[in-house]
Amino acid sequence: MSLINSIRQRDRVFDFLAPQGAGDLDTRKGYILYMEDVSVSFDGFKAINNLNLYIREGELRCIIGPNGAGKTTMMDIITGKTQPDSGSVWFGQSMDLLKMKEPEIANAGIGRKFQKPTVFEALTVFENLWLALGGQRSIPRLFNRKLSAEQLARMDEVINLIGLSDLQSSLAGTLSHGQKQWLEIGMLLMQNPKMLLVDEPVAGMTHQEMDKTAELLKGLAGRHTVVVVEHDMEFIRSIAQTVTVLHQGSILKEGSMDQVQSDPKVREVYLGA
Ligand SMILES: Nc1ncnc2c1ncn2[C@@H]1O[C@H](COP(=O)(O)OP(=O)(O)OP(=O)(O)O)[C@@H](O)[C@H]1O
Repeated sequence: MSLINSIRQRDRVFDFLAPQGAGDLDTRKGYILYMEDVSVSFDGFKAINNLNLYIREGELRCIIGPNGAGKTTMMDIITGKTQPDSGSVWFGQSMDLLKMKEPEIANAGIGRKFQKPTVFEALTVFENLWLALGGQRSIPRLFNRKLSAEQLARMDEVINLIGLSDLQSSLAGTLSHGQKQWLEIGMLLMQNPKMLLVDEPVAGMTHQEMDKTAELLKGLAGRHTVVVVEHDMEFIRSIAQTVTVLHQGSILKEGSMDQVQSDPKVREVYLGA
């Protein structure tokens, strides 16, 4: 029996373990994401093939794998962009992500950072974060509203976290590539997501920016669950707790960086040794 099913059945037997109401995230068993027996084909090609992936709440998980291994497709399934042909995907024990649409999944607390930064270049760092608070569709109306003390405190916390407090009045268009990436992570954090999916965060960054990004992501883990897809092995080594290697749509190996790097199959298909 699958992990999510055995947990859910046990919850039905012992009603003191009953899942919370549908809107709440139930991570009492320690897991925030369950993907079980998930498959999806595109024109007969199995991009994801019986994938089983479990992510613990608060962990920093790195996903690596060769081009075409299914990493992006896996994130598309979690965020509701792609519907799998079979399998199940649960956020906590009570939210069936396959029954939810993309915006509902985002609202439930899954934030996704795409590879390219998409900050608003003509707005300041502060305004970008303000915009990310949401609620108002039109920019003039948004900026006419006063921020509550709580919102201001949150802005302050996030600006410090992403290391841009000295640049909060600068236009986002003047930031370096790395700073734009941090700002976008900050914009996601304004929504206080429970889980962050981060796609190739250090592509195009300088070494110094990579080090700062490593510190930022390590600092987010614990309070948030962070899933990072990345090709840069030096960067992965600097942040990795558990590494999952995807290959041909399923897990080839999962473990510590040392376990993964010394695995002959991983070396053959990914590390080129
Ligand atoms: N919408 C789609 N239609 C057809 N084929 C697709 C679609 N999305 C993905 N694929 C195919 O599925 C396979 C997995 O792609 P995916 O982008 O998930 O891999 P990846 O591990 O993210 O690769 P990369 O490291 O290059 O980003 C690839 O062969 C890709 O061409």
